[in-house]
Amino acid sequence: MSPVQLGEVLPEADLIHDRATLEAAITDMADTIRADYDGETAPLFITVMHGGMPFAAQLAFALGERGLDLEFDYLHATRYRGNTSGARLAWLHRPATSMRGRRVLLADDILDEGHTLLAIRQWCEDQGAADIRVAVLAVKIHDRRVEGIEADYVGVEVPDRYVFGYGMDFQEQGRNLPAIYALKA
Ligand SMILES: O=P(O)(O)OC[C@H]1O[C@H](OP(=O)(O)OP(=O)(O)O)[C@H](O)[C@@H]1O
Ligand code: HPA
Repeated sequence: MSPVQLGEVLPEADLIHDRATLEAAITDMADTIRADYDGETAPLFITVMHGGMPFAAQLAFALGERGLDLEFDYLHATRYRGNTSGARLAWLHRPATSMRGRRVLLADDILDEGHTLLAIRQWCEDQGAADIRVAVLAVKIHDRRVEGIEADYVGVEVPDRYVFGYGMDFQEQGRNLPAIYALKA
């Protein structure tokens, strides 16, 4: 079966946050993060691929502008949503940089049910990170979040609908749309 094309769903989708709103949220977040981080060693800034890439890039520039240097690395963990209970995460890439004793700042696009960031956070802990903080562009509002994960820094809230754009995909399409949309309810 051929995949549904972005062009078919975008005209019917609702704009949730436009580009100006998201950019403002990211600069506000950078102000907060800058105030929280001092010390001489640059935090290890981990982009969670693929969805976190646009947000992470913008946040990194905003932090650089504010005088906070970052050491970059990335990871790719992607979640399979099956029929069985629980969530399975496939690790496609783990960071090469040692986390032992480091301050780690994770940057991802969305905190939804939280399985992904919970597993990533636990892995960073297992690697010996001294401090782990989570920055997400968006948090989805519902009561299905798993226990043990929350974001330290949140850009915007999104409704309990499937959202895409600004890194988030609709069937691997639309990640480079500079706004967040929700699929027609
Ligand atoms: O809070 P959760 O319910 O676990 O969902 C959030 C995660 O799901 C998405 O990643 P995905 O597995 O789709 O990988 P991708 O970023 O490569 O699209 C998104 O980028 C988050 O990492
Ligand atoms: O609403 C969503 N959109 C895109 N990717 C996601 N990963 C978890 N939830 C979502």
